[in-house]
Amino acid sequence: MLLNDKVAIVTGGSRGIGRAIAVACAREGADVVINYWGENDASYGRRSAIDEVLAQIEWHGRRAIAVEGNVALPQTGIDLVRHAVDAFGKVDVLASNAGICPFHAFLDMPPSVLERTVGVNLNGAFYVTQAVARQMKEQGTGGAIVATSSISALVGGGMQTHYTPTKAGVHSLMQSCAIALGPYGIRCNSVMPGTIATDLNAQDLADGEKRAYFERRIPLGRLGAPEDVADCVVFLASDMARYVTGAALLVDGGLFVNLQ
Ligand SMILES: NC(=O)C1=CN([C@@H]2O[C@H](COP(=O)(O)OP(=O)(O)OC[C@H]3O[C@@H](n4cnc5c(N)ncnc54)[C@H](OP(=O)(O)O)[C@@H]3O)[C@@H](O)[C@H]2O)C=CC1
Ligand SMILES: C[C@H](O)[C@@H]1OC(=O)[C@H](O)[C@@H]1O
Repeated sequence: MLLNDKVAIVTGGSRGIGRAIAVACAREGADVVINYWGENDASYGRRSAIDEVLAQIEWHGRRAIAVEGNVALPQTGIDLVRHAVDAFGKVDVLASNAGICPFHAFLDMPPSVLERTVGVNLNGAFYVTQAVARQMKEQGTGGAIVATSSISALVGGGMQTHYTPTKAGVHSLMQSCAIALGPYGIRCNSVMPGTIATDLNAQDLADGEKRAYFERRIPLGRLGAPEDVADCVVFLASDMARYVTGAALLVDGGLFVNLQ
């Protein structure tokens, strides 16, 4: 197993890519702290969704706790670390994954949409990474941080002018943290998913033509599944990637390179 007896924190672990990361970490032997943000609690039975993730982790024979909190707030990272240490004694792995993408046109973008997106995606990644890195430094046994950036760090989107810069920022954050934290044996990398079918883009991809267009553009012929990304996060978090830091791994079925 690739993460035997490690302790992993996964932000945005209730759904989509984060949920798959949490379960894959458990499958590979880690105890897991999942973070989520209960903003829309009533609308789709979040608590039962979280109970399901916890049950899946426990099915793999590992321990799990769920911690609610908005990653955009500096205190959330600190709380996550405290809960992880109280429950499992340490933190070895961070998957900084929580993110939002409220599609919106550029010219009439309200400042509140920009600020919320930057707050969750970029500031949130910074605060959680900082809190976890402080704990890892204190432990003195190194660690691995893997952030969910995006193919959108490299290419644009007309309805994502507030979002794509946050994903470029997350990639850049991991590069700089690789330098800042390398001396403590803490590796920092990012994954860059392409188009992965989750709640984040369900509405966008409900347009059959758009979905078919993406499927045609992807050389491997299908949209990504959360598990496609999760297995790459596990790899980067594991000792298999012990000499990899400051790197970004595209997980996009070949979408990025498919110019014509
Ligand atoms: N889907 C895709 O095609 C791609 C996604 N990504 C990135 O992957 C990451 C995960 O996206 P995906 O799984 O698709 O999205 P989902 O919408 O399926 O899941 C988002 C997760 O983030 C959590 N979250 C949202 N806001 C906050 C917050 N303020 N604080 C803490 N947690 C929060 C949600 O919690 P809750 O359930 O409580 O709302 C949920 O667990 C994002 O960073 C996204 O940018 C990158 C490239 C492609
Ligand atoms: C939400 C989008 O479909 C998705 O988010 C990303 O980061 C990808 O680049 C896709 O645009």
